[in-house]
Amino acid sequence: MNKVAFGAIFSTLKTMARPGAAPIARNLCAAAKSSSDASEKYNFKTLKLTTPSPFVVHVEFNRPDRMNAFNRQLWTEIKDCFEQLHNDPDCRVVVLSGGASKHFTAGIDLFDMMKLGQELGAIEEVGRRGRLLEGTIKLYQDCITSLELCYKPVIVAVHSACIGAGLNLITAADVRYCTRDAFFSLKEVDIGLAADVGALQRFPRVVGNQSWVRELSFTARRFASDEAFSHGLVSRLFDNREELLKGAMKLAEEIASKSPIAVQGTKKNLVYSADHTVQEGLDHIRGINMLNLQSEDFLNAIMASQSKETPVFAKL
Ligand SMILES: CCC/C=C/C=C/C(=O)SCCNC(=O)CCNC(=O)[C@H](O)C(C)(C)COP(=O)(O)OP(=O)(O)OC[C@H]1O[C@@H](n2cnc3c(N)ncnc32)[C@H](O)[C@@H]1OP(=O)(O)O
Repeated sequence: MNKVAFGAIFSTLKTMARPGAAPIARNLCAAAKSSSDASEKYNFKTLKLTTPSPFVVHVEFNRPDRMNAFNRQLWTEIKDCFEQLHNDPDCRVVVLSGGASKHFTAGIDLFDMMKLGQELGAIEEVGRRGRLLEGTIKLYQDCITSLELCYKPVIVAVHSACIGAGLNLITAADVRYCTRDAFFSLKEVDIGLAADVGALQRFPRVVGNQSWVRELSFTARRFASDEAFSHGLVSRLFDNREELLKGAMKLAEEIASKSPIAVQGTKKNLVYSADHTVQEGLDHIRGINMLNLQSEDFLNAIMASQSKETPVFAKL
C-alpha cells in the first residue's frame, strides 16, 4: 500500500473515534496482557485444559483408561467446554488432542450405550422411550456442533484410532492433522446404527467425494492416514505424536498472533458459507465487515504491517 493510501485510511479511522473517547489505535502496546492459564479456570473430569502459549488452549481428552470412549459425561463436557471457550477472551484458538490415551478415541462408550439400553428398558411406552432417545441424540449432536459454533478455530491432532463418534467430531473441526499411525472408521453400521451426530452431513462436504464417503459409511471399513490424507480428510501427516503436537501448536500460535476480530469473522463466514449460496455468503461477510472494518484491529494490523512491527491485539 502506498503512503498516500495508508494516510487516507489512517485519517479516516482516526476521525471515526468519538470525541473524548480513547484514540482508535490506543492499544498497540497495552492491549493484550498475557492470557490466564486454562488449567486454573476449567475443571472438567473427562477433559484436561491448559494454556501452552498465550491465547492457545490445549484441550485433551482425559479418559485414558477407556481409550477416550465417549460416555455421557464426555459428550456433555465437550459441549460445555466449547461453549465456554467461545466466550473466553483468553482463548483465540484451540488444539484438541487425545491426551495420554493409547488412541485418539474408540468412539462411543459401548458400556454407556448399554446403560442407556437399560434406561429405555425401564420405560414401558414406546412414545416415551422415543422421547428419551430424541433428547439424547440431540445432546450428542449439539456436542459436536459446538466445535463449529465456537468462533475460535479448532485444530484436531489425531493419533492412532479415531472411530465412530471421533470421526463425526473431527469433521466439525477447522483443521485436521494426524500421525502416520492414525486410522479411522465410520463404525456406526457395525453397531447397527446410521451415523446420527454429523458425519453423514459434514464428512462429504469436507472431502468432496460422495463415492468414497458412501463406501466408508456403508461398510465401516477402517482406513489409514495416507488414505485420509489423499482424500483431504486431514491436511498434514506427522511421524509421531510429539511432532504432531509440535505442528498443531505452531499453527495455533500463528493463528493466535492474528487479529481475533479478523480470525473469528473468517470462521463465522466460512461456517456460514459452507451451506449457503455464494451470494448469501457474500451478503453475510458484508454484514460482518460493516462492523469489523471499524475495529481498532484493522488499523493496528495495517500500521504494524507498514512499520514491520508485530501487532498486538486487545482481547476479544
Ligand atoms: C446416540 C448415539 C450417537 C453416537 C454414536 C456413535 C457411534 C460410534 O462411535 S460407533 C463406534 C463404537 N466404537 C467401536 O465400535 C470401537 C470398537 N473398538 C475397536 O475398534 C478397538 O477396540 C480399538 C481400535 C478402539 C482399539 O483397539 P486395541 O487393539 O488397541 O484395543 P482392544 O483390545 O480392541 O480393546 C481394549 C478394550 O477396550 C474395549 N473397548 C474398545 N472400544 C470400546 C468402546 N467404544 N467402548 C467401550 N469399551 C471399548 C475392548 O472391548 C477391550 O476391552 P477388554 O476386552 O475388556 O480389554
